[in-house]
Amino acid sequence: MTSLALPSPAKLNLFLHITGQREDGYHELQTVFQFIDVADHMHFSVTDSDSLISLSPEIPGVPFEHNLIVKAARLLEPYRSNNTGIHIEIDKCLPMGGGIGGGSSNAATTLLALNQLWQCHLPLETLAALGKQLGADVPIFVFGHSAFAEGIGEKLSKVEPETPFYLLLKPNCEVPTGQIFTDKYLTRDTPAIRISHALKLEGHNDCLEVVRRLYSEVDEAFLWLQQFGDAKLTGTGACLFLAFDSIDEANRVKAAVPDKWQAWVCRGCNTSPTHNALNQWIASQHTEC
Ligand SMILES: C[C@@](CO)(OP(=O)(O)O)[C@H](O)COP(=O)(O)OP(=O)(O)OC[C@H]1O[C@@H](n2ccc(N)nc2=O)[C@H](O)[C@@H]1O
Ligand SMILES: Nc1ncnc2c1ncn2[C@@H]1O[C@H](COP(=O)(O)OP(=O)(O)O)[C@@H](O)[C@H]1O
Repeated sequence: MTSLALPSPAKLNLFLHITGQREDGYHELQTVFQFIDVADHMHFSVTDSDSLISLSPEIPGVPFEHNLIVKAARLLEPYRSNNTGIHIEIDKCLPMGGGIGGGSSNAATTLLALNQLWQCHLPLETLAALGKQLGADVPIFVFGHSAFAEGIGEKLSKVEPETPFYLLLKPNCEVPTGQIFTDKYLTRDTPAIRISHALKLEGHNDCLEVVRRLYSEVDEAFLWLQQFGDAKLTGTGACLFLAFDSIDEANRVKAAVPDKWQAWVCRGCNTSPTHNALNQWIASQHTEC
């Protein structure tokens, strides 16, 4: 039976400006998304079993039907052109509630994989529109390239930011996105910028001060990381990151990270590792034919 293994990477928000709020409560934002080479690993195998979708292992604290992987698979089910089921295995490495988009990435990876394995033949635009129903961050992972994002994060324009090494730091807490967006002290009126300025200006993250005030762990980790340079928050947190020109420098700071926090040294990627692996798999299928 056919199978496909794909990485499901994390993203960073290099800056995050909140420029307004829509009537439905969602916030209008401007951000630059870049992928990093820290990832969950997913394996998809086509089955002829009765149970259409199975997942192993289940993610602790995330019921099967609430799992974004299962929700993504259910969204594609009506487009199947064969009568096969799918067994999905996941090696979950990305922390949840970290602002690095692990759940959204898993959903997008599932859409991209099943589009092939179930021969749905949907274009990326349709997969992104389906994914948006699951979360504002899913379209960027379907798009697969670093992007300047507007709207609620779904209007994407390709950009090529530098690809430094990063030290990614996870304070010992999870930050629910909804809590930050409903905080009365959140700044929602940062003036909109043009895309031509997106990579030139030193952007900021409007969520940072709210998250620092609500989560003392994030505040402490931010102050610690700031000793070494321009520490930033990704998304609504909890993760923080700092860019370095050399991997040795990043590793030196990682060695000093207090044991209570998780840390990774990683590299910024302008093409998603999922898309690189998927394109290789598609090429190998053509060679076999
Ligand atoms: C703001 C970002 C930046 O990357 O934060 P992170 O989640 O990555 O930290 C994301 O766009 C988040 O995307 P995602 O995590 O998929 O959010 P969703 O599930 O769609 O929304 C969670 C909740 O956040 C609020 N929300 C989300 C996105 C947005 N542009 N405005 C909002 O007000 C809504 O209240 C929504 O109920
Ligand atoms: N496959 C999944 N992986 C991670 N989280 C998931 C998944 N499916 C559903 N969730 C839920 O989505 C929430 C947000 O997860 P995640 O996307 O990793 O964080 P963030 O949006 O902060 O980057 C989790 O707390 C969890 O309840």
